[in-house]
Amino acid sequence: MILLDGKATAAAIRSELKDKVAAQEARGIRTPGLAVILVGEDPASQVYVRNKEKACENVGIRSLAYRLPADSTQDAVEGLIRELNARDDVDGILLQLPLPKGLDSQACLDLIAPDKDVDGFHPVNMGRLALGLPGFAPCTPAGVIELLRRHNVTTSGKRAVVIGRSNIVGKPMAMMLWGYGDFANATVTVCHSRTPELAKLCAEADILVAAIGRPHFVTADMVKDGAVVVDVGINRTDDGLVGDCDFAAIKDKVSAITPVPGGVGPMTIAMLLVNTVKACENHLGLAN
Ligand SMILES: NC(=O)C1=CN([C@@H]2O[C@H](COP(=O)(O)OP(=O)(O)OC[C@H]3O[C@@H](n4cnc5c(N)ncnc54)[C@H](OP(=O)(O)O)[C@@H]3O)[C@@H](O)[C@H]2O)C=CC1
Ligand SMILES: Nc1nc(=O)c2c([nH]1)NC[C@@H]1CN(c3ccc(C(=O)N[C@@H](CCC(=O)O)C(=O)O)cc3)C=[N+]21
Ligand SMILES: [Mg+2]
Repeated sequence: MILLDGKATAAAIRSELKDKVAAQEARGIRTPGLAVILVGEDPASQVYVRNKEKACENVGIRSLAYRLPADSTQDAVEGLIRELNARDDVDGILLQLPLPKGLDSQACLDLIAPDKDVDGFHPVNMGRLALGLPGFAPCTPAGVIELLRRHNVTTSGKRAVVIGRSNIVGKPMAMMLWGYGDFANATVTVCHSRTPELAKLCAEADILVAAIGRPHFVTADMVKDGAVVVDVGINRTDDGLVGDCDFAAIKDKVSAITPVPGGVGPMTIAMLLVNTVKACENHLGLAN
């Protein structure tokens, strides 16, 4: 069994980016800048935003954090996004989700300039992904693809099953697995809460991606012998942080599996940094 080590892979990506940013800086090219907007005091979101700031610092990306009160108005959040859109020193804008109740996330995401949308959530970037055009791809599914690629897991011609159809994980994950280009080319089934015989479909998967948000959802009977299992889930339980898969029960059946923590999570942040460096190169007219 191969452990798909997202922590180590993310560290390798950060190290590559650090060298790239340092080399650009040595040539007098300005460093990339990422603005992160956090509205409210959700504890999990605060941890993520702090981790993103640390990761930026580690790579040499300037990070600007904007912490707004939970009772911020829609106009206040939109005003900040407009301001950041107009700034030349801001290459990427990340609006930490979910927003507090009463705020319209989609309206805010729609306002982020697509060339600064390093999360890949803007309709233009989602549309470009769907059409197989270059753009920013959402960080979590992009991180999954990169993790598979760097472990030489082949997807071409394989049966992939994605559990979950959210706009930030399941839906773009499916698009990337069926793919265009030199990777992907899997045959993809997407399951959700109204899928009949979900367990049976999963048991036919060569590659199984779990993005549900329920601990121990994926049990041994749902996993084919020798399958590759990617666990996107992040669930805080009394036993600590766990994924969506019953890791202990399936680890001996699989050919490869991601741990939680230390799997997809760190890759998500690494891809955010990749996208931010790419946004900066685009803004400066450098080839990438
Ligand atoms: N590691 C990382 O970097 C990241 C991890 N996450 C984690 O991934 C998980 C999924 O996140 P996200 O996609 O945002 O979650 P959502 O809650 O937006 O989506 C969950 C999906 O799972 C489906 N689902 C829920 N219950 C069932 C069920 N009983 N049977 C079948 N399908 C079900 C839902 O179906 P339906 O559409 O029918 O409601 C929905 O499509 C969470 O644990 C989240 O914390 C998220 C982002 C990044
Ligand atoms: N605009 C926006 N973009 C996002 O990408 C986004 C978001 N909003 N809202 C929340 C989700 C969730 N998400 C995670 C990122 C990293 C880890 C991560 O690094 N997890 C560590 C553990 C960290 C811990 O201990 O909490 C790991 O799995 O090893 C987890 C989850 C990004 N999201
Ligand atoms: Mg993401």
